[in-house]
This record gives sequence, structure tokens and C-alpha cells, in this order.
Amino acid sequence: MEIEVEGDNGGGGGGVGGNGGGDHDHRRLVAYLVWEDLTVVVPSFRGGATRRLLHGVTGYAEPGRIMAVMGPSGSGKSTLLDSLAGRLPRNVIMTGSVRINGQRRLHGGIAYVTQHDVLLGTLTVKETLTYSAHLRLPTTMTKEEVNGIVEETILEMGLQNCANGFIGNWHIRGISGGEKKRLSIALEILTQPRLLFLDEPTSGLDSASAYFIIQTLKNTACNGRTVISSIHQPSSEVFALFDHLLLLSGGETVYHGEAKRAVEFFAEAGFPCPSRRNPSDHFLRCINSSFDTIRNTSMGSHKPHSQEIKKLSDPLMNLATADIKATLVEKYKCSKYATKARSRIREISNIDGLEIEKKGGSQAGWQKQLLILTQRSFVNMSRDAGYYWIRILVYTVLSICVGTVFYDVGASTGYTAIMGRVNCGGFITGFMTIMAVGGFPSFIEEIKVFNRERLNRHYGNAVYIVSNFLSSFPFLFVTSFATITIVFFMGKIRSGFDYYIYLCLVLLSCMATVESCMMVVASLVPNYMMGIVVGVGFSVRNNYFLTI
Ligand SMILES: Nc1ncnc2c1ncn2[C@@H]1O[C@H](COP(=O)(O)OP(=O)(O)OP(=O)(O)O)[C@@H](O)[C@H]1O
Repeated sequence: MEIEVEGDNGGGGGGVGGNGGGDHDHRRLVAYLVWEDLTVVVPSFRGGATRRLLHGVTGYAEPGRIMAVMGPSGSGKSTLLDSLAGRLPRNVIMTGSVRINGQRRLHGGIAYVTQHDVLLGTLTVKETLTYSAHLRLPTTMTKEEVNGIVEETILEMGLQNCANGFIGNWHIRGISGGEKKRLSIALEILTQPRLLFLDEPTSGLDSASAYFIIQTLKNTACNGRTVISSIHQPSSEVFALFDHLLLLSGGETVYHGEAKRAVEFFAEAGFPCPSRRNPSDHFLRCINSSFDTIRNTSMGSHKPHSQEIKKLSDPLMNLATADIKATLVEKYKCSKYATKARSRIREISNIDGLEIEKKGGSQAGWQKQLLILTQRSFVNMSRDAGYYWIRILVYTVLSICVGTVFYDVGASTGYTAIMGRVNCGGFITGFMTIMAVGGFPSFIEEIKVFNRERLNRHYGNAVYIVSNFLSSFPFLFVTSFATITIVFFMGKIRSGFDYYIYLCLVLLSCMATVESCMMVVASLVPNYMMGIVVGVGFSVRNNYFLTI
């Protein structure tokens, strides 16, 4: 049975889901996320101590609500989000359980916006969204329908003024940091995931942009989606937009519950928020070990007024922040807020009929994905000066230099002429392989995008590899062809046998260069399939050598 999402709960009550109005479908599956006793450990390495990043964190997130994960830098916010989204790096060990709608395995319908924007700088905002939409939306959707969704998302994220602007890279001046951040979010809300994770979406933004982004995310949540976002020191207006708050310090839960009741918890624990202070500032001051004592920071930054002096004279307020944190952690464990969280987790576990999407992230067929990825990669490479054009120039100049070394090697019958040809062939192959390095900086940028999209399950590895091969092949073929032609022309290598060597070299050079690219993929992406592809590349290359 599916849970139908009806009516707007506006992030208010604890009911099942939000609304489905105003969007592409009126029935939407919801996502209840529960995590219990979550512990993440970095095992000891070379005799070092084992390090705990999360200590038995328990909590929940529900549809129709936006949750803030707050805490000082290094408190484990990103680690928690990674654990919940199933994206932890391999060097850590996680124990405890994470369940979405009661199931342990996370399938589709999940999106993750990372802290750093990873985008192809050569594309415009609209192109980026359009390619991504075609890669993920169902193949049955018409071009007009896809474009409609793209336009709607552009408007939703306030990107209409820069829709046709380039994102920007080392040689293209692009859109601003805030616009990039909004584009990163737009890319993930494009397919309306039921569960959206965001790692510090407002970092580096001005307060108005931060407010706009969180407001948009709140609207997203109000449409029945579950939104969890880590955030650094939100303004009081931004903080007021959050429904739930999870406060972490040193990997431990300091508070988990309704955001507006956090002030009440701190007051009950003996650390009331001074009037006219931003509550989120107060929470972080209490638990951030960078501050020695609350007293030091209060006294250092401004002259305390009479009410604050009264509070600072409280013995608790003179504690070190580590002690304040420990007090808060203990008080939270036996507080009514923790009891309420546990009983809500039990309620969620008893909800019947919750389903999750069985499919992965993308609903497009692999043929369409291959076409779109090849097209996107081709556009990216042809617009990137470093990828195609500078390399073509360097290849041409170097071919002329190499041509002078093998200038007029003579007829193919003499020993010197044959040796000249062998040397020339070996030189060209090595030269082409090493020159593939020229495209690596751009290629690595593309790999970052690939990693982001791979982790968000936009498409599979095999589709990416083939598309990359197809998009780079015309360029490789043309450059190999041009390089070898120049060298052969200058060396006057033109007999019947030479033409055979000529063709073999062109193909071999293409293969060698593509293979170099594959090796970079294999070194960056731990994936057995990549290893197989590289292995095949090697064997093909060796076979060419044997043939020659
Ligand atoms: N894979 C890992 N291996 C070793 N240590 C790690 C790993 N991931 C995170 N850490 C450490 O765990 C701590 C918490 O990191 P995390 O990125 O979760 O903090 P954060 O609260 O998101 O910080 P910030 O707000 O600065 O982004 C940090 O000290 C970090 O160095």
C-alpha cells in the first residue's frame, strides 16, 4: 500500500506527509528516516588511537519537515549526513541502524547536495539542468515536458537571471558562488526526491540568499518531502524556518527535537539564551570547544549588560565548554525531549504500508543516458580550451618538431630506413600517450562531476565509460591522424608497407590515449569494472604491437 500525501501540513503537525499540490503529480510517496545508536569509528592506523566520529546518535526525520543539523566545526555533521545517505568513505566503520520507511537498504528517491559545488564550468545553468533532467527523468516524457520541469525549477530557485550564463571555469568568467549553490540544489530537486540531504547549503552566502535558500527548502519540505540540512550559524530568521533541530558536539547529541523548543531545553539545563541573542549563536557558544568558557567569550566580544553579568555570576556559566557540553548531553539523555524522540521513533516504526522506490536514482533508459552523456561530454570538451584546442595546437607544433628529427628517412628497403620507421612509430605512440596528460586537468574536473552523479545514482559506470570513449574518440582520431600525417609527410614515409604502419599507428595512438584517460578514471574511482576496461585496453594495445 502506498501512503498518499494530501493536504498541506505546512511543516506543522506530526502527520503523515505534506501536500502534493502544484507539482507534477498529486500522489507522492513519503520518506520516514530513523537512525538508532549510530556510531562511526575510524579504526586505529599504524598504532594510532581509534577515533569515534559519532557516538550512538539516535533520531528521526519525517516528511513535510525540514531539519537542521547544527554543531561546531568538526562535530560530525557531514559524517552524520553521509551515514544516513549511505555515503560514508571506506576507511570508517559504522554500527547502528539507519532505516527509511522501515527498510535498511536505501534505494532511489534520495538526493544529496554536497558542501562543494561540483559542476561543469563550460555549460550554462539551463544546459546543466536540461542535461541532468534528460539523464534522470523517465524516457517516456516528451522534450516539452522535460523543458517545462527545467523552467519550473529555474524559477523555483530564482535562477532565471543567470539561466543562460556559463557556470565558469579557469578561462570562462561564470556565475556567482550563491548562484552555483542554488544550481546545485536545483539539480537535486529537479526529480523531486522524497529525501533530500544538504551539507551546508548556505555556507559563503549573504544572509538574504541564505534565507531564500532555506525558505525554498522549506517549501520543498512542505510538498511532502523530508529535508535534512546541516547549517553553520543561521541568522535568527533562518533558524525560525527549521521545524526540527539536531545539535551535535563531538559526535554526541546535545539536542534533538522541535527547533523552537531548543531554547526551552537550554534554559531548563541551566544555560538560558540571553535576550536579544540569536538562539543558534547561543547554542554553538555553549558547545563549541574553541571557546574556553562562556564567560571568556562574553567578556571578550562586548561589555556585558547587567542581566548578563547576573547570569555570568552563575557557577554553571563559569564552566569550561567541555563541561557545559557534557552537562547538556547528560541532561538531554534523560529529558522529556529525548523521551519524545524515542516515542516518535516507535510510532514511525509502527506506521504500516510505507513503501520505498525499488528503482535506483534514474528513470531514463541506458540508451538515452548514453546519448545525453556523450552529447554533454562532447559539448564540454569542445568548449574547454585545455581539452581540445590547446592540445591540438601543441600536437601540431610538436609533430613538426618530430618531423624534423625523422626528416626524409629514405626508401623502406635500407636497414637505416627500416630502423628509422620503427623508431618513428615508437616515438609517435609514446608521444601521443604522454600528451594525453594535457587533457587531465579538465578530465579530473569531469571526474568530480561523475563521482557526484554516480553517488546520486544518476547513471551507471559503464554508460559513463562508453560515453567518454565516444566523445573523446573523434578528437583523438583527428589529432592522431594529423600528427602521424605530418611526421610521415616530413619523413617521406610513403611506400605500400608504410601505409599499413600508418593506419596501425593512428589506431594505436587513439587507443593509447583513450587508455591513459581510462587509467585516470580507474585511479580515481575504485571500481572493478574500470580495472577490467583498462586491462582490455592494455591487451588490445599489446596485440597491436604484436601485429606490427
Ligand atoms: N573518513 C574520515 N577519516 C578520518 N577522519 C574523518 C573522516 N571523516 C571525518 N573525519 C573527522 O571527523 C570529524 C568530523 O568531521 P565532519 O566533516 O563530519 O565535521 P563537520 O561537523 O561536518 O565539520 P564542518 O562543519 O567543518 O564541515 C573531523 O575531525 C574530521 O577530521
